[in-house]
Amino acid sequence: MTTTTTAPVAPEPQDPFTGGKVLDFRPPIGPVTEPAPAEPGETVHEHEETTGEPVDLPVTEDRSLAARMNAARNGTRRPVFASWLTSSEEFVNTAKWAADHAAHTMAYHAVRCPLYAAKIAARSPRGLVRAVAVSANWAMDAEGRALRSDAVTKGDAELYLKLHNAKPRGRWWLVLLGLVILTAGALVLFGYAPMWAQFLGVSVVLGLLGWLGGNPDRPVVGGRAVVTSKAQKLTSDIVVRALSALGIAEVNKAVGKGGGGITFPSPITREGPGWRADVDLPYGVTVADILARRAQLASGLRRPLGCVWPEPAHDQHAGRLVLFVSDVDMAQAKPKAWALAKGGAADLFKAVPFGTDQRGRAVGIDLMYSNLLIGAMPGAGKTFALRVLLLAAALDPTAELRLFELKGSGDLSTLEPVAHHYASGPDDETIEQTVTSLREVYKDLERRAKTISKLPRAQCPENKVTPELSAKRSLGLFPLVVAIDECQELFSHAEYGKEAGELCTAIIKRGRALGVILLLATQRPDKNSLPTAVSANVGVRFCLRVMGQLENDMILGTSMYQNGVRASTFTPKDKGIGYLVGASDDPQIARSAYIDNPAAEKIVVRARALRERAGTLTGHAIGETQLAEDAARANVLDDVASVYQAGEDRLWSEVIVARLAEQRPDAYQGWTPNALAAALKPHGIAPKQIPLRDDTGTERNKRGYLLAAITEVILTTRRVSTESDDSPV
Ligand SMILES: Nc1ncnc2c1ncn2[C@@H]1O[C@H](COP(=O)(O)OP(=O)(O)OP(=O)(O)O)[C@@H](O)[C@H]1O
Repeated sequence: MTTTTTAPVAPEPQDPFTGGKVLDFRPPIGPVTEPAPAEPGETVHEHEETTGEPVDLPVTEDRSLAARMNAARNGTRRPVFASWLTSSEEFVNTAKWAADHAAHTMAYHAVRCPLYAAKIAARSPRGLVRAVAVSANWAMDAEGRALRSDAVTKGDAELYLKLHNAKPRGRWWLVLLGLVILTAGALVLFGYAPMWAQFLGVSVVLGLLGWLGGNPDRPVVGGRAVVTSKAQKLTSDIVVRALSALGIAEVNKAVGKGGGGITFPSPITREGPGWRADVDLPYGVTVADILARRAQLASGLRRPLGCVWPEPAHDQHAGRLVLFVSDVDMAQAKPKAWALAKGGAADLFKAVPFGTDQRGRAVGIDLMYSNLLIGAMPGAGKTFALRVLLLAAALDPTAELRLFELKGSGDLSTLEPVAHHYASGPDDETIEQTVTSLREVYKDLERRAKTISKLPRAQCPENKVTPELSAKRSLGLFPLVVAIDECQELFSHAEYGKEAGELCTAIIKRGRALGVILLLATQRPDKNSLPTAVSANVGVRFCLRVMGQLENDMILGTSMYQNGVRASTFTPKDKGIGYLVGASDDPQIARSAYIDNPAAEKIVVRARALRERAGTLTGHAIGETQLAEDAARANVLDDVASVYQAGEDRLWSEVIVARLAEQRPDAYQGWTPNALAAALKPHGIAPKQIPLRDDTGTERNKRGYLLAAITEVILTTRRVSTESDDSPV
């Protein structure tokens, strides 16, 4: 029989700096396997005889200088100064907090001063009685009385005499002197001293007597100005307990009898507003397994779900878990102020501030060369998150904003003063305006691509917009931000949905390098409301609370749910909190900055001022409400009529748009039959099924227009305008 021996548990080490215990760090934590009792008659061998070479050579620690230097070279250097001392932002925040804390504490106690004074005054009679009693006992040497009576009881005359002679004398005289001085002082105070001195004197005496009459169990200052809730310290035992409760067979094996235990590659430390534990999971267990059981882990740790944030370690093996347990639930933690809330401008070529992560660290998003999809259940915080990014874009005066909010609640209306295009509403007209703007953007992609292709290689080495090119307004390569809130209304629209999907897909695919940024927010991420081509090509995704796997993966990408990135674990109170994917190498937890309407209005005032100074206020912001394409639409009837050749009285839509694009590519490049239908609709012309022969001579039925229908409207319009010109003013 073989016995397993375990290393004795080392005494807890002491931290030389804090003098306290070094945080729990005793790898590996596993079972202590007791030697199995020997059966009667059985021999216990300390070491089994083995033959051949051992597979694992004994590990002896190399303590040579070279080895230690090598280990130090590969180690991680801890910062010399605390981060709040090296970061001016953190220093200012900490200083502000300290000043605010002191001011609050003073104000709290200042308001309660009369109550404290009344309590002290009420205790002063008891204090007076105690003062008299203490003085009398002292004068009579009360402590010696017990010894003297003891000597009398024992009949020890010698001891009694000794004690009697040692009795202090003249104490009554001192008490009397004190009384005389006090009386004289009182007479002087009330006879000659000014009012304030009398008040001060009485306060001091009452204060002293109140203090003497106090009860240590009932202090005068009853409550604290700031109530702190101290979270339980995270220890390796707690982590192991929680991991063992997850029902993962490999973990149970590791922590069970004979298992290898769970190891902690570095000590559990305080990090920001919580505890951080780095854990090496047992072989075969991945961080994704833990992420998928976040709720159970929180239960095992006995912490609220919003405090427990497991995540993979960067650049490490798949079993290295970084567990962050915050003191306060992320949803209840006081939100940090947005970096651009009070001042400053943004540059869309750099990451713009978005919010904070679970450790309170700033989270930024690079919008340039990317696109963003935000998705969640209604009321989870999509619009707020979108608005934060739009406010940042507004603070970059070079960026043009086209904003469409298809719910009609006016959630983005605060941004109207800086928007080039703006429309809000749940109606067909708003959808049409959105599509019209998207068509313009689509056409602009062509122009941008041509501009870039004509530039010398030295100016544009990567064939994409650079900050320098964007700054040259004449090139028209400035950042163009298109935001569509509640985009499910657009993509599921019976008439424009398909075209909108195609336009957005093209903008996402080609616009990235050309300085066009598309931001979409949706509360219905299914394949009818969000084209798969759009969801598959978006670069950055922010998913707040969703119901299940389908919605989660539609927004965050395929297999995210399976990998443990589950926005369905958020609760209704987790407003503004979501998984952010694509903004950094790994999925992040982020809470968008909280900017309400009044705060947003102030920021927009600043943004507008920046744009006025830069001369970049255009479109809706300066009262030009009609889209450029609306103007082009006035001529569309003439243009369509002109593509019918001699002898043709009907044409399919696809032929009309192809000929229009050929005749006037500047106005009609990229038009689809749907776009044509949308342009003709305001004139009361709808497409019809037109039977015609195709190139092969086969007769087919397709959507198109009769020339007579077009010319009739042209003639009617002309007649009406001539009549109105002739009418007397
Ligand atoms: N970062 C945040 N921090 C705290 N509260 C937030 C945050 N973001 C949003 N909220 C709260 O959540 C509420 C809903 O936000 P929002 O209107 O953005 O939701 P939504 O998902 O767009 O809803 P809907 O789909 O109905 O438009 C807001 O009124 C706000 O109080």
